[in-house]
Amino acid sequence: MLRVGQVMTRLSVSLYSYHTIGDALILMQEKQVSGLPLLNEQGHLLGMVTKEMIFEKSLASFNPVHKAADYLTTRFLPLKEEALLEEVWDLPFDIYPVLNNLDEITGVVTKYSLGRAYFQQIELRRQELEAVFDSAHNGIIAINKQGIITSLNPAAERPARATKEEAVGRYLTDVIIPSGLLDVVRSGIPDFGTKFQVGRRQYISNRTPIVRDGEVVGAVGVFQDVSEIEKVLQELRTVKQLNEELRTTIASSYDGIIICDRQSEILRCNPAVGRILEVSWEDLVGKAFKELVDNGVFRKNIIHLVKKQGGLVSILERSAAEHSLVITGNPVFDDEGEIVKVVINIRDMSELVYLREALEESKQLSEKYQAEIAQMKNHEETSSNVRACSVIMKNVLDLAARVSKVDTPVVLVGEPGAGKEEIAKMIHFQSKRKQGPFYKLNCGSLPYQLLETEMFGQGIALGSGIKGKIGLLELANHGSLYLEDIEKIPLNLQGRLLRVLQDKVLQTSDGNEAVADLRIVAGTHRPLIELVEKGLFREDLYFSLNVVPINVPPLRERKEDLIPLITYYLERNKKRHDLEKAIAPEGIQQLLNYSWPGNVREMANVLERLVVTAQGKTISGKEVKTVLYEKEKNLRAVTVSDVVPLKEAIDDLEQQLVTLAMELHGTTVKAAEALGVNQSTVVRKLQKIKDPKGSHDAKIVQKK
Ligand SMILES: Nc1ncnc2c1ncn2[C@@H]1O[C@H](COP(=O)(O)OP(=O)(O)OP(=O)(O)O)[C@@H](O)[C@H]1O
Repeated sequence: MLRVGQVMTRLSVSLYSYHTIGDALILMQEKQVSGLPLLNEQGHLLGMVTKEMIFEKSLASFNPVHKAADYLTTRFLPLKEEALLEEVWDLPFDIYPVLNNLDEITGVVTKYSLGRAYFQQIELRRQELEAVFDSAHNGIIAINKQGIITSLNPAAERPARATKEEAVGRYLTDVIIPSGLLDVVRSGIPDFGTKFQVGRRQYISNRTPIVRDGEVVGAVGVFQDVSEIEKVLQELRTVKQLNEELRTTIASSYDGIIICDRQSEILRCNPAVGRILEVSWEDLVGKAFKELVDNGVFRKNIIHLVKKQGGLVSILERSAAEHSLVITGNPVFDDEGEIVKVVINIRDMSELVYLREALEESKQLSEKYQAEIAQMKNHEETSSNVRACSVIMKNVLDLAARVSKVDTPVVLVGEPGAGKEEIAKMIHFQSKRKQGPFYKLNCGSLPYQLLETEMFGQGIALGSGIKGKIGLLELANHGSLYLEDIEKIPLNLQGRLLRVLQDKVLQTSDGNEAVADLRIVAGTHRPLIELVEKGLFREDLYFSLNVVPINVPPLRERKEDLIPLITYYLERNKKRHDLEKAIAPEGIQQLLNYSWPGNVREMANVLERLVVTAQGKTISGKEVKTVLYEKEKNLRAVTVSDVVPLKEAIDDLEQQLVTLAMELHGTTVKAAEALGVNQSTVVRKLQKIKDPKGSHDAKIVQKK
């Protein structure tokens, strides 16, 4: 800001009463001023003697010896050196004496000098402002009262999509879409922080009215391109969210995670660390990782290993808490390739190993069940092959034949392998249902839920259009279902089965209901009444099923059947293996003398082995004896070294035999064959080996 002192002509002379007008003119000429102050003897300013005044008065008469005081004008205004030009430049006099702070005359200044200096000052400021205006990063646009653009800086050209030359002089909305500046002109109310968008760029604007003499004469808008800021903000939000996600992930990780800085100080760790290492994980933050090693929590310092190897390191550890751990140290590098952090992952393998074993076990079990179920499904039979000529068996078959003509449930009671299933098939194929399917389900071979699904299916909500799993009751509809080992059906399912028998209604897999039109034939090793008495079998189901009980006698009680059965199985196996074989009379005798504890199943097995293994065309008595008593011989080979309770010894031996058979033959089907027992028996025994307390029932379907 210019002051008068910077513009004035500094003087060392003033006029006094003794100066003539001639002196005055000479002094003015010398000092190049158009007026001089006149002081009294005390040095007080009396007024100004100016060329103009001299000229005015000289028009009448002029004499250079006249006193300058005669030309004195006392209409003057002294200015202070400190006065600002903008305050004095348009005062009414042509020349002003100038005083310093001590009120001493220090010079004179003309109105012209003041005006010119002031103008130059204004011009300079204008140029400065224009430079600022043009170089401002923010866009600036000004309009007048009529909405015509009066100024626009280069930064505003981009959103205006017009150059300054194109935009200035045009109506605002012809150039730029947002019309907020017009509102400010109309209302006179400033508007701050409003966001607007031009194309893909985001702007934030401050709009202010230009007020002159209390009247709004225009408005100026300053707007900033915040697209980059918005982008950064968005990135910041994303980073914050990622950070939050990461924090949650680390916190909820089942593996322990420890993050250390380059000095091996623990920066962060998660609750799993506490669980696995059995330490207070919150207290670890801020501590040196080394402390964990020093305190015996870890045996090795993985951070040392990571730093030594300069890369990822995995080690196996056994923690102080006796957990088997896999510890992985993962370095984090900075731009210079220096390790700045180490992320340590701690996986508790003890649990994993346990879980993997459990999973493997249940996978195997599930596969086994699936295979058994598949076998069972394939067991839709087409005929029956009952061979019998004994009176006792003929009576049984007679009874079965009669029963087949009526549609009642039948219960077949008999030892394993005696032929119950064969008779069940016979009943089916002699009944009016023979065109329908015959299915069998072993009630003792599956866990509860699987058994329920296999038996009753898995219905789907009506109208869903999706088909559920078809149960055997539905599959066997219009045919027969043989429920083997019915005594093992769980009580809950007994209730469901009873409802089907009584109501004759089936829930079908498509969510509908169908009339249950099938015959249930049940097989059991023990008379059901015994179970009813013990409360293990529902009495009502017993009465519903046990309409016609048929006892299938063991083979040892019907010796007359031996010959036809031996003949049948000899012929069948000859054909099957394409071998010409006969049995020597001594061999036949051996077979007749044998007690057949495994009944017809055992016989079928023995005959097949004889046909396949006999040396010559005639199966000798010795060969028969070997096959029949091989097991017995093996048993005798068992060394008894101590006297133990018989039950214990039997259990132990049984366990060894089943395990050996499984090892040798691999599947329960083949093991059962080798042991000469029903497959479900093998499964039961295996289950007992695995779970000696007997929390499970036998769970495998019998394979014939
Ligand atoms: N009278 C028979 N004539 C021919 N083969 C028979 C006869 N009885 C049983 N079998 C055969 O003996 C084997 C065992 O028979 P089946 O499965 O019917 O016995 P089961 O009493 O049902 O045994 P489990 O109670 O152990 O299931 C089958 O291969 C069957 O074909």
